[in-house]
This record gives sequence, structure tokens and C-alpha cells, in this order.
Amino acid sequence: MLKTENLAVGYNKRIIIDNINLEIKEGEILAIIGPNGVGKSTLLKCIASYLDPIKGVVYLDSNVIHKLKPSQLAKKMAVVLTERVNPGNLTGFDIIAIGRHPYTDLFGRLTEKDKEIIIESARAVNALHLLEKNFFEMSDGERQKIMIARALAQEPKVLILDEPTSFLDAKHKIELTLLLRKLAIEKNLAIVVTIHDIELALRIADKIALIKDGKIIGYGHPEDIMDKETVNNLYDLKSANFNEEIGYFELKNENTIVKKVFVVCGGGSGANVLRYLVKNRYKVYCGVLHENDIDYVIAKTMETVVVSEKPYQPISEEKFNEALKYIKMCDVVIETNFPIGEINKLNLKLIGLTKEYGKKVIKFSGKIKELNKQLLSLF
Ligand SMILES: Nc1ncnc2c1ncn2[C@@H]1O[C@H](COP(=O)(O)OP(=O)(O)OP(=O)(O)O)[C@@H](O)[C@H]1O
Repeated sequence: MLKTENLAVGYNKRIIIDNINLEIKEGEILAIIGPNGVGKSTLLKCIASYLDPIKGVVYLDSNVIHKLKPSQLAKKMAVVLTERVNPGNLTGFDIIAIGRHPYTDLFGRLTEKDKEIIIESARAVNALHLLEKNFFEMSDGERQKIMIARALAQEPKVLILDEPTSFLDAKHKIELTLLLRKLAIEKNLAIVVTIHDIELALRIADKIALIKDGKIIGYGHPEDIMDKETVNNLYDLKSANFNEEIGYFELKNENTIVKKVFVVCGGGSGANVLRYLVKNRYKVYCGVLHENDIDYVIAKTMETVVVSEKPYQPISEEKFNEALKYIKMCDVVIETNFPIGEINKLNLKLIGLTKEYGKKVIKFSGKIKELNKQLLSLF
């Protein structure tokens, strides 16, 4: 449906991204990801025909996009850019009505059918309540919905969005990404979107294109291409690590304050504690954990020291002694509320021994505030 062939985009013959070969079908979402200034918006502008290509071609079905008349293109493709617009004294209805321009007569008169489509577009983005409201009185999230409804009113086959979540809070970000997924499926739209939030991109995109240093360095199903090395390299990450299993970043354990803490955890009971400790630059050890445990995954991403066993194995004496060795080195042991299965009986034994060695044990109540207080009183 939409395809780029050996496309090069840029300004005044200066190529910003070269050799772009992407394809997107009806009902699919393609997310364009990359660091600031890499050329994502430039690529979108070229696909949307606002910019001519320096080389190559963009096809929409079998048509060369840059040869289509604006009125033809407007019936096939709609674009929502990031810029904050100031349309004066217009209501939500008036803004969405602009999307009907390709279909109205010279005077822009709306037929009953146009009005129905405007209302239907507002309904699709849950914005019926905004039809009478003045655009300049709307919040960023409300405006974004109206701008998408305007695009939908064009009845396009392709929807192009540049950073649609940039001004939105967490709730509206999630709502908008879910909406895009719904539009792709229910309206069979092909959607091309630039997005900075990798976690959201992983959730909604069928395909991802990663851009760095003037080229596409990865393209395909997110599950196939978004591994730790690729994402760390994409953003030149030095003090954080991307975790492909959970799809987000963790800070690396850089421990400039060398206070050693051992965390006894499992099944996710240590997640918050581990994050708190790494953020505050403690040197963190934990275990014994199974290599599919959520705490294991997080601790590894943070590059902390984890004593681990293969999945579903009982803790071996060797691993138990290794954990004990680290515990002896640590200033304090934090006991979290880990689940007590067969395996964790040994973790309880670890804690018992810790006390025998005269080490301080802090029992984590679930409140970081209390843990913080206890740690501060110790160090
Ligand atoms: N109209 C223009 N004329 C010349 N150069 C431009 C123009 N618009 C953008 N650029 C340059 O093109 C490069 C890519 O910019 P672009 O906005 O496409 O990046 P981006 O990946 O979308 O960035 P961000 O993530 O920060 O939005 C930048 O170096 C920018 O300065």
C-alpha cells in the first residue's frame, strides 16, 4: 500500500537519511524511532509529500506520491504534525470539518453526509463532548484527539503522525496509543508514526524502523529487532540499559558510593528495592534467583551482581555458598517479602545465617520511605 524505494530525504540536496526502503500494509502500524535530530520528521514530511525526495520514490498503491495532486492525495492520506496550532476561535466541530475540505464544494459547504462523518470521526476518538468546545480552551490531550479526528474526517487510507504523544501525560499517552491500534484494526488504516517512547512503540507497532547516522539501522517486527544491543547502540546508552524482555530501560549500577547491600528477593518482590538502591548508587548484590525471575531480569539489566540458578532448578549448595560469600561482604541485607516455595526455604536459611554473622538485616515493609530511613540511620 505505502512503500519507499531507495528513498533519500533531506533539505537543499543535503541528504539526512539515505537508502530508505520501507513498506506498510493496510491495518499496520509502522513506528519510526531514533534519537533527536536524526531526521524522523524529515522522513515523514517526505512521505506526506510536503518535501520532495532527493533520490528514490514513495509509492501509494501503484501511484508515485509526489505526482499526485494535493486534492487526490488528501483523500488518501492525512497528516497530524506536532506543532501546536492556533486556529483562532474555532470549535472542535469546526476543526474536524476542515478534514472534509477535499470533498466539499468551492464554498466549503457541508452536506448532511459530511456532518455525519465529522460526528463519526469525533466518536472514533472519544471526543463527542468536545464538538462544541473552543479549540483554544482545550487541553493538549483534547486538542490531539480533535486533530486526529480531523485527519479521520478526510477518510484516508494512510495516517501519518509526528510524535503524537509528545505533550501528553501518562494516561493520555496510553489512551492515544490504544486509539491508534484501534484505528489500524477497525478502520484498516495504515499508520506511520514517530514516537520517542519505546515501551509504547513496542506495544502498538507491527513494524519498527530504527534510524541512526543517516540510515535505517534496523527494520522489521519489534520483537525481532529491539534487542538490548541494538537499542543501547541506537541511543549510545552508557548509563542505562534497555531490557528487551520487559521493553524498558533500567539505570546501570554505577555505584560511586560503595555501600554494599544484599537483597534477598524473588518473584518481583525486590523490583522496587533494586531500583531504589541503584538510583541511589549503592553497590547491589542479590540472589539466589532463577534466570527467568522478574527480579533477575531487572537486576541483570541494571548490571548488578546476581547469584542465579537455571530456571526451575533447586538452589545448589554451590550457589547457596556463593550468595553467602557476597552476604558476608555486604554492609546490610534487605529481606523482601519473597514467596516461600521450596526454593525460598534456602533464602530464609540465608537470612538466618546472616544474622549469625552479625550482619544487620532490614525487613522491607513495602514502603521505600521506611527503607530509606533505616538505611540512612545505618550509613
Ligand atoms: N526546513 C529545514 N531546512 C534545513 N534543515 C532542516 C529543516 N528542518 C529540519 N532540518 C534539519 O534536519 C535534521 C533532522 O531534523 P528532524 O526534525 O527531521 O529530526 P527528528 O529526528 O524528527 O528530531 P526530533 O526527534 O528532535 O523531533 C536536523 O539537523 C534539522 O536541523
